[in-house]
Amino acid sequence: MTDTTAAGAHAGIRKNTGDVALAIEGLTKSYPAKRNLLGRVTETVDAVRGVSLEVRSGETLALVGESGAGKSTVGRLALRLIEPDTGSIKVLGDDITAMGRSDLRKVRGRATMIFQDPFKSLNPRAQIKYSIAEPMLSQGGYSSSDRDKRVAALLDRVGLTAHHLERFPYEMSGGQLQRVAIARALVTDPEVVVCDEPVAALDMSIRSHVINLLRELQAERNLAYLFISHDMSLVRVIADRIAVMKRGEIVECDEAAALFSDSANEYTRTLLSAIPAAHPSQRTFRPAPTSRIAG
Ligand SMILES: Nc1ncnc2c1ncn2[C@@H]1O[C@H](COP(=O)(O)OP(=O)(O)OP(=O)(O)O)[C@@H](O)[C@H]1O
Repeated sequence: MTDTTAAGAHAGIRKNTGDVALAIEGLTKSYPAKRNLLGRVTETVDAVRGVSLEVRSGETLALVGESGAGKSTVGRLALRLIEPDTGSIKVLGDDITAMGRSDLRKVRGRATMIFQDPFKSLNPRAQIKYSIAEPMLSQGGYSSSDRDKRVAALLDRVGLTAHHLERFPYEMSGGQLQRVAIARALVTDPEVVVCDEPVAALDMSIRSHVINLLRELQAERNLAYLFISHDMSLVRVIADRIAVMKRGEIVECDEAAALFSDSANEYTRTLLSAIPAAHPSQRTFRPAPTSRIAG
């Protein structure tokens, strides 16, 4: 399927969406909310309630909703970073719901995650070259020269240079670090990437460059993105389809263009009405012409 959305047309990126890369069905997850003096759970919060979604190769499915709706929990469940109470998860056709640890580790090379805050997601004590290479070490099967080549190639692709290899996170800006996190997420050639608010922690001025980078990489590698965001103006630019979450459930899932033009769902319309007006608000997301600014 070729992308015909305004978002796809904007940067001249044409997409070929293909097979289902990520499929989750009937996922539920509750967390302990209160414990008694003996440490027993006396109250739980139903963070995710019967969520089913599919993301195809090459497409971006945005998962939106207000704070606390359960978006991040779904993202983590999708890669089994946390365990579901019920439901099933398939990555590239493989059912990973009950998969053992060593098989799951292999899956983690094919399905990865980019977190909101690179200052928290990257090891503060590791040089950048180790942070990027680490997923290859944990996967195994890469020679030392192969690892070096891949780190160098990805560093260049995300707009950084060999000068950054020996730096530590505290020596870099948030935008540069998120580029490092992207390089790290892609170094094992995954096909599925869960992006959890990947630009929300960055300065407004560099968000669009990082978003463009993500879009270019998706087109080059036919990546399936589950893109978690609460920013509807950003979602308008990046999403092919949108799933709307409210209190743990999906209340609507549709093509982005259809959802923006005439959603009948009251909650979706409330989210859309929160998009700042076009006029000169710094808060409205605008795509940048290129990703090649190492912000
Ligand atoms: N580790 C946890 N322990 C207990 N409750 C949690 C935990 N993680 C999330 N929750 C609760 O689960 C619900 C869903 O949280 P989640 O972070 O998935 O929502 P979200 O839509 O991603 O919100 P935000 O946009 O604010 O990150 C919330 O009520 C939250 O307080």
